[in-house]
Amino acid sequence: MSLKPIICPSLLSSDFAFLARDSNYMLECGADWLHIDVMDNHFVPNLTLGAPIVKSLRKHTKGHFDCHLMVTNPETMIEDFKNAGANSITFHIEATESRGITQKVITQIKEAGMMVALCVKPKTPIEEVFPYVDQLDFVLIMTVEPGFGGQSFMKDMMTKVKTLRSKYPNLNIQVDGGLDPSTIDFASEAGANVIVAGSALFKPNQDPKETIKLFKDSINKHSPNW
Ligand SMILES: O=C(CO)[C@@H](O)[C@H](O)COP(=O)(O)O
Repeated sequence: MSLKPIICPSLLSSDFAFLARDSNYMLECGADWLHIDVMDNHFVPNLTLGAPIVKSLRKHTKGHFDCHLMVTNPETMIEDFKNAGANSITFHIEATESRGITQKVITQIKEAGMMVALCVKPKTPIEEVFPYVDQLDFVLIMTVEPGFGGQSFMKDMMTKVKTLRSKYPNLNIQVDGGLDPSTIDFASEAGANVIVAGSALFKPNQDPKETIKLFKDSINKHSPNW
């Protein structure tokens, strides 16, 4: 099975006063999903947005809402995000494994009818997700410490991507943080096909259409070798 590229602009880098405009523009430029970074100022040192804003945005765009919950208690938010129009929910294994509720949260998201993914921070071994992968729609490997856009790509995370890709040839693998035209080849060569990018797509004086095409071309070039 060949995996298709899925490009997800991170709305964290958009102008929050014009979320709907920026979201629809990215979809017009060829983006596949809209990546929504939910931060609670506890799990990560930043505060962004929650389900009420996602619900408002849903009235103005038909895009796939890929919601990345960087929060301490994801289990308390699933229902609200479902009702807000989320299509996929990604949560952090670091937030649930120590409390023994990773499986419960996966089941909760699936029963709510959304796609589900687990995310690992840079210091978390990828092996921690192995027991759950068969139930997941994708796995997100952070390529920066979660919390802020505009950080440098951590190339050493590609070992995790390669490990996951060799064990799961048909899995959608998402990477997030520092992806741009100078780093995309490292990610796609290692086996990532789902790309989150903020700064690279929202940077002024750049054509996001061209960058999205460049990302897709890179994945299509490397995926036959995975
Ligand atoms: O989740 C995060 C940061 O925690 C990311 O989604 C960033 O928003 C990506 O931004 P760039 O690194 O592409 O600027």
